[in-house]
Amino acid sequence: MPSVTVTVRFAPSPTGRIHIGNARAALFNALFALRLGGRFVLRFDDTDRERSREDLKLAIADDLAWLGIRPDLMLSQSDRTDLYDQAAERLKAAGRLYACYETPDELERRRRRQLARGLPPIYDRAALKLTEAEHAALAAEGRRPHWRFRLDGRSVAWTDLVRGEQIVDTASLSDPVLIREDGTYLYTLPSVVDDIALGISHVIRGEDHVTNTGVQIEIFEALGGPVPAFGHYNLISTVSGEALSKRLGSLSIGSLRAAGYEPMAVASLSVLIGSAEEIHAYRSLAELAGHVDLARVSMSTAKFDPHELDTLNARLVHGLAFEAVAERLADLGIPGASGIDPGAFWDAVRPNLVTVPEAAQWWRIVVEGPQMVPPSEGEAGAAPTPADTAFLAQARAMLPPEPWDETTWGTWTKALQAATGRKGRDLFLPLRRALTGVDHGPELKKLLPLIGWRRTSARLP
Ligand SMILES: Nc1ncnc2c1ncn2[C@@H]1O[C@H](COP(=O)(O)OP(=O)(O)OP(=O)(O)O)[C@@H](O)[C@H]1O
Repeated sequence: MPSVTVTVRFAPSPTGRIHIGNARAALFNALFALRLGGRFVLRFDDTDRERSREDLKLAIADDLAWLGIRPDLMLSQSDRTDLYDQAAERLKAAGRLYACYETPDELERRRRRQLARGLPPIYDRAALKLTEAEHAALAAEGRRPHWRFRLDGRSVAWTDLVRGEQIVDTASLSDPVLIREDGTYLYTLPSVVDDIALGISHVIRGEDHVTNTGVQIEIFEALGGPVPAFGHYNLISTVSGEALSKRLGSLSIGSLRAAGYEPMAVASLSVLIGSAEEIHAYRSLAELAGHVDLARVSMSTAKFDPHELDTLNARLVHGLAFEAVAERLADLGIPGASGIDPGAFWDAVRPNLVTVPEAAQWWRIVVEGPQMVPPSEGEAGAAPTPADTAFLAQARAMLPPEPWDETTWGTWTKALQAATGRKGRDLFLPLRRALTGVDHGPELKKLLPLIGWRRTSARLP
């Protein structure tokens, strides 16, 4: 038996930056191709000329690259109109595409009449009954037709990769408009024509397309193309259940990038939520691909919780070696001309970070001292009590001489404990507040050698 070459596609409209839901679509396809050695096509669905933008195509490709997705082929539907014209002519010749002249107002009036009579509000195919002479008269009036696909009106069935057996009864649907009055194509026909031309073997997309698939299968068959396999996964909503929209910019990949999240935390969460898989931040798409199974995707909406992203991101960041972040730290000005070992700094602060850019806050604390804006909520800020001030002055007097290392903090605080009788919180908290300005943070035994004698001494009264 000849083996089917796996070819999948992600087909966004370039009308906004992609969001976490679009990333789910792109990733399900890319991971499917990765697992089966297939090809991934990025196809811009830009038949709506008014709203599509060239710069957004570049931004989408860039966001995908950030997620680790590099398409094998990239194309735009606006460059392929000839193919759609040819397909439309074939459908017209076969009597499957017919001209209609109703205005939106007329259609709305008919729809209301049908509803009032308790009938389903589907297009009544009045245009199919127009005679040649009536067509000619309408054309003579200067009316331009839109074109509808004549559905078979049958049960279209497929075995969905996610949802199992699916049936769409096309008798319950209006014949879809494929071509607008101005001659431009709606999404439906170009999508099928391209899927055939590009040899798309599997169409993996959101469940918002299930009904559409019933219609498109009829078009695949009318054009004599092979019908691909389909998988419709559940959509992502915000945690409060709101739908996402590219045009509104909600949860965009661009904003998550700018906030400093790791691509693999974003990628892992966007495909693992709303499925039976355990949620875990994998370190590469190849690794993630082994843990994504369309058959285990759930049927209910997947809620995207930013706290969950923080948890996954923090886990990844805590495991990042200095070499993996050196360039990003350099972009944050670390180590600059400070003379501080950036590797030792990274080692000290990474267990306390949710994102890599948060390292900059600790850097400022190490180099410049307590900041006006503390790095996390609910911090001290209050001036030390007179007793604490006296204790801190004594601490300054007892600072061990340099060189300092990770044992210095222990030596210093033990000596202070013996001299003052302070222990635990009373001993450590005034020191931490004086040196960093906050109550929590990286281990002081690691921070102290980075801060160094001169800066430490200057922060004590
Ligand atoms: N919330 C979502 N969750 C998962 N997948 C989604 C979500 N929204 C869209 N998709 C998928 O993203 C792919 C690209 O779709 P499309 O470009 O139409 O995105 P969109 O966000 O719905 O667009 P727009 O907001 O511009 O109307 C489709 O496969 C679609 O099913």
